Amino acid sequence: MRDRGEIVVETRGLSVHFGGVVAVDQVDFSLRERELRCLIGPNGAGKSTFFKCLTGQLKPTRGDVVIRDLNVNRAHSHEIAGLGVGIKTQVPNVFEGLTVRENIWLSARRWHDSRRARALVEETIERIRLGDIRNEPVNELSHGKRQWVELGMVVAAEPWLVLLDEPAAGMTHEEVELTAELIREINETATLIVVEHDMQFIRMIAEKVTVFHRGAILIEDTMDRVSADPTVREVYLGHRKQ
Ligand SMILES: Nc1ncnc2c1ncn2[C@@H]1O[C@H](COP(=O)(O)OP(=O)(O)OP(=O)(O)O)[C@@H](O)[C@H]1O
Repeated sequence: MRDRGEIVVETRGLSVHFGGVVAVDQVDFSLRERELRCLIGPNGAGKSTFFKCLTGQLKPTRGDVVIRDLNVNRAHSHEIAGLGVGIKTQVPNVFEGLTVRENIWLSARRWHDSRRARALVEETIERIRLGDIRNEPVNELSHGKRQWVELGMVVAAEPWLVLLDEPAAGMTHEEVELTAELIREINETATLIVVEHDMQFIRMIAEKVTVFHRGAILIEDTMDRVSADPTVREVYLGHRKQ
């Protein structure tokens, strides 16, 4: 693993309750600059709820979310994006009737003047390998390609921190491989948090993995150590039997 910088994302005693359900239970989490961290765990473990607190989609019941020394507990998603954070949620965020290029342009132009945005669109199309489909309307694309357009929209804003919720969901094996490659490339310039179910995909990208179970962090370690851990195996296998 490469040398790590300062802590850029931190949660302290973070809890989210939905009525009687404790979805996130007093989580202390920290992420250093230039890390690529995967959040995994069985269904209902609390990953998405935790992720939504980082992106401003949900407000914590208790505790704090700190991004680069700024408490963002009460911040909305657009305010968090304004800090230079690129967010891809599970809900699609593309403009269906517009082309790939137009979608990426809108994202780039949101944060940059038109000259810089034009350059960023070209860079992004090349970086995310969207050249062949640049003029196609997004609503005519396969599911996998649409996910890449969304990744392009995130990258076009030049974020220093990228938060991705299930970027490989519903993709073919080949698409998953390319997505892993893209994510590793994005990590050359940005810090990442990736929530994902697909273990094969996680193996392709993961350095350090945080495993959630029942709203809390069960273990945090390299993918090799995590997959060999008997408790983690039990949690996953036990879950699959249900
Ligand atoms: N809006 C909500 N209202 C009530 N309960 C919720 C809500 N969102 C999540 N939960 C509950 O909180 C717990 C954690 O859910 P969460 O979606 O965060 O888990 P997850 O690890 O992301 O699961 P998955 O992998 O299935 O997406 C679950 O028990 C879930 O049913």
